[in-house]
Formats: sequence, structure tokens, C-alpha cells
Amino acid sequence: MSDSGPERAKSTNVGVLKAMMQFLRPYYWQMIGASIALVCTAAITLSIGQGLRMLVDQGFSSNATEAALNQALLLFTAMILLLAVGTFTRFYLVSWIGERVSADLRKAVFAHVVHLHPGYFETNLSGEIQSRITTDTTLLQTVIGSSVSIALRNLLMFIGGVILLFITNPKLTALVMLSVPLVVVPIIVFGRRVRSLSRTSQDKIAGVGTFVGESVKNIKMVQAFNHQELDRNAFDGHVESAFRVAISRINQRAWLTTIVITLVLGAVTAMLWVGGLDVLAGKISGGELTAFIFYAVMVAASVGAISEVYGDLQRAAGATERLLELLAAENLVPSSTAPVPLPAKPKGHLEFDQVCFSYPSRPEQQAIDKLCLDIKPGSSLALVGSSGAGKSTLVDLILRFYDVQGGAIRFDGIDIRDLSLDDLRSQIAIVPQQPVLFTGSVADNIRYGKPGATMAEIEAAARKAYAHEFIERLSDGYDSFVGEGGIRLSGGQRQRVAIARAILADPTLLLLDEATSALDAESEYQVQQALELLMKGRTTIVIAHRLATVVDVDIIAVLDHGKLVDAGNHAELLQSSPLYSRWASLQFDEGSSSAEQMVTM
Ligand SMILES: Nc1ncnc2c1ncn2[C@@H]1O[C@H](COP(=O)(O)OP(=O)(O)OP(=O)(O)O)[C@@H](O)[C@H]1O
Repeated sequence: MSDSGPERAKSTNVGVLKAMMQFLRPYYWQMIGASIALVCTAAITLSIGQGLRMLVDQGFSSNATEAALNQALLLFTAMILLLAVGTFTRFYLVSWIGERVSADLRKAVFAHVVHLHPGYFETNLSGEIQSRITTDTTLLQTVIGSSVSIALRNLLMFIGGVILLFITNPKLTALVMLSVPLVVVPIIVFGRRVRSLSRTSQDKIAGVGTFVGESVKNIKMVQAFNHQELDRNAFDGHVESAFRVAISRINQRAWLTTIVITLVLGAVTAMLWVGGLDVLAGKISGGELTAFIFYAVMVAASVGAISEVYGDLQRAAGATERLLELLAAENLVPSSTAPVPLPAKPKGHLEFDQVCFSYPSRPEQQAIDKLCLDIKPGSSLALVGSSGAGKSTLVDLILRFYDVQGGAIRFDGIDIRDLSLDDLRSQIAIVPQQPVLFTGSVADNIRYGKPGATMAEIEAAARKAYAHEFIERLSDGYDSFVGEGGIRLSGGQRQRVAIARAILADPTLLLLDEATSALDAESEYQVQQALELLMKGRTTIVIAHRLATVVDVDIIAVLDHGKLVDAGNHAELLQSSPLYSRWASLQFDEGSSSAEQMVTM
């Protein structure tokens, strides 16, 4: 991930600059304002040198009048006022642009990330992405808001200062210029190192974030297994390695600053010596030397300031690069560009036609192998099979979280790749095995199925999901806060909220993943009733782990290693499928705790 050479550094610099321009473009009025303020303040600061020259040569000479001094100081005061206004404008506008651009970048990255195919998040950890959107953009905001402003101001001072130096005294200036390469070389060398270390440093910090996120999220697991000490040690390791990288970065920067300051001040000393000799010899006036020193110090200070923020700019380039990488991440499951419209009243006919699929991380293993299934509108299908048979994979393929590699899945006769993703998913509701609730109220979570639903609709859905009663008993009813991930509700309650959400969504196609597994016998019965009501007239696919779920469905598809080995209803399969009848006999013989038995099927 670090720079592999000058070629790469060059190309990314250009890329980074180009990309930043795209984000800066909308604000060119602000940029013009900031540039004017920048030029004005630099010009005023530089003209102070000329003022000093006049003051020394005329103001303090023996024939100076008080009126002339007053006039000169009045002009000086006016310039100071102008400088103050210019500085305010520059600071305000540049910081504004910094905040605005990083806000826009944050929004752009998030907007891109939420649309990425789920497979992307298997290789890119959520904590890392989070850190990029927060830490990297914050870094960028500080850099654009202050470092860029400092760099630009000092660049102008440097250019203006050098021009005025030449005007004031070319001989001395030549001396100053000789030392420029001496200063620039270390800036480039150390700057490059700082940049690559900065990237590593940001990566390490992201690693720290990911670790914290995972431990805190699973705190009960951590404590139940007495893992606190182990985790603490592992965390210490992460933090210390981030610290070491940061320190070596700081070390490089410290060297950079030290070398630059020494060289610059050395050059100024040499110049003072040569210039002083010229004044003594009467070749130049005292005012000229004063102005010269003023400009030389200004040029030196600006080089120093630039070298100091150069490191920041390099860090920002690193951060931008990472953000751009994220922005450039390709969506492997793109929505069709010329989508086929859905019929006005979709029927919910689902066909799997010779579907082949293997996960990108395991191309050698066929997770789904030449699978054919025809699920008629309004009918129900149960997927059964041992753990790892490919049931969840099929559900993911229907939702187009992944695209099939062979064959096709058709919804109402249309290849789902030809539908717009929004259209396809608007026809589907899913009740997963582990219901996912978002931080917010119970009502918010049910409304997730249909944004904009009224309270009456939400309540009706909750009643149908047998959730109304327990929700009413919560301290704030439908407004009760469910905690992060719904932690304040029981597993069964969460499941009923998830069912209510699906009921509210009123989909054509319902995907259930053993939706009743977290319920007690009483609620299971009620939820089963609710589900039957919900399933009526809708195409339903159930991932089933227990017989109770499958005896009533129209077709049971028995999967094994991604292949469809048998299909039929319960009675038929008992006759025709050895795999199914073995499973059935295991379940009937040993009661209803069956999830483990499925594993051995
Ligand atoms: N994201 C992934 N990357 C790589 N391989 C995966 C991924 N998800 C699942 N697999 C593999 O694909 C196969 C099918 O998995 P799948 O989750 O569909 O099985 P399942 O029938 O739903 O199992 P279970 O009943 O245990 O949930 C398994 O061999 C599994 O290891």
C-alpha cells in the first residue's frame, strides 16, 4: 500500500489533485474570494518592507519632519487594518472550503459505500471503512482549512519576497538563491518518507478502531470467555504498533524541520555578513539592508512554514488517496443501466434456471451447482439441507447480493439482472434468522419495511405479527428505544418486530430464514399463524431447519453441496428421498431440537 517509487508517487499526486479539483469546483466563488484575500494580504505584508526602508532612510534621518512621520504611520495603520480584514476573509473562506469539501467527500464516500455489493465488505473491514470516512476526512478538513492556507500564503510570500529581494539587491539575492536547492532536496526526500509512514500510521489507527468495535460489540462474549486480559494485551499491541509508526513519522518530520531551519538561518547569517560589509563600505544604505533583511527573513520563514506543512499536505494526500480508493471501489453487482420495467402487478413467479455460483473468495468450490427450480406465483417453497448446503446463498442470489456465474434467476420471467435493483428489492421482504434491528424506537424499526408508513399501519402490522401486546407493555410503547442492534428486546421480540416489518412491506416475495426459531412454544404458535396469514397469496421461500416449518409448504427442495437432490411435498419426499426421510425420522424420533441433527444429515 505504500509508495513503490517515484512513478507511483507522481501519478497519485496528479490523481489526488484532479480528484480534489472535482470537489473544489462547486465552490469557485469562495475560492476566488479566498485567492483575492490571499493575494491582498501577501501584497500588504510585502509592502511593509518598503515602508521600513523609507522609515529608516527618510523617517529617521536628520532632516525628517514630524508631519512626514505621522503621515507614514497613518499609512502604516491603514495597511494594518486592511491586513486584518484580509486575514479574516482568507481564514474564514479557506476554513469554510475545508469544512465544505470534507463534508461533501464524506457524503460521497458513504453514498458510494452503501451501494457497494456485500462481497466488498468481506475483504474490507467495516471499522476500516468507518475510520476512512471519519478520520481521513477530518484530516483532510484540517489540511485544506489550515495547512493549504498556510502553504499558499507562504508560497506567495516566498515568490513576492524573492522578487523584491532581487529588486532591492541582486548580489545578495544570488547568495540566497544558491542555498535554495540545499533546502528543497531534504524537503522532497523526507517528505516522501513522511507520506508513506503517514499512510501506514492511518492504517494502524484504523486497525485500532476495528478492534475496539469488535470487542465492544461482542462484550458479553468477551466477558463470558474471560477474554478481557487477552483482548487488552492484543489491543495494547495494536496501539503500541500505531504509536511506533507515528513516532517514526514524527522523527522524519522533526529532522525535516530541523534541517530546513538550520540551512535557512545559515544562509541568512551569511547574507547579513556580506550585506553588513557593504553598508560599512557605503555601497548600500541602512534602509536597503533593513528591507533586504526583512524580505530575506520573510522568504526564510515562508520556506520554513511550507516545509512544516508539507508533511501535513503529504499526510492529506495519503488520506485522500485512501478515500479515492474507496470511491473508486467498483460495484460488482450494478443495477441495470436500461432496466426492464416490472409489470404493474407483479405476480411473484421465481425461476432458477441452471444456476451456478461460487463465492469470489472460493472460486474452486461450487456453492450452487446447476440448480433448477420453478416457484409458481403465490406458492411456498422450503429449502432444506445440511449446514453449508447453499440455502443462505440462494437467498443472497435472489436479493442480488451476488450475481450468478451461470444460468439465470428470473422474476416474473425477467432475468433479475435486467431489473433495476430497487425494483427487484422493493418486491422482496426478508425475515432473517438473526433479526437485525437498528438503533431507534420500535416504531422506527417496523417502519423500516415501508418508510413513511403511518402509526396506524405500523400498529396493524405489529398486531398481525403478534407483537402489539409486548410493545404496548414496554415503558414507552411504540416509542421505546430498542438499544443498539435491538439489545433491549428479547430474541423472540426482535423476531416479531422483524416479522411486523415484513408484513408492513407487503412484498410479492417473502424470504424467511427459520423465522420462528427464537420463540417459545406459545409465541411460536402465534407467529406461525401470523406467518401463514402473511404467506397467503405470496411467493414464499423458507429456509427450514425443522419439520414443523415444512410440512405445510407446497414444495420442499432438498439441497446437498449446492445441488438440488430432491423436490416434492412432505409425503412425496418421505417416499422418494432417502436424505429427507432420514432427516424426518431423526426429527420424529428425537423431538424437535433439530438444528444439530441437520448438521449430520
Ligand atoms: N461469504 C462467503 N465466502 C465464501 N464462501 C462462503 C461464503 N458464505 C458461504 N460460503 C460457503 O458456501 C457454502 C454454502 O453456504 P450457505 O451459507 O449458503 O449454507 P447454508 O445451507 O445456508 O448453511 P446453514 O444452514 O449452516 O446456514 C458453504 O460451503 C460456505 O462455507
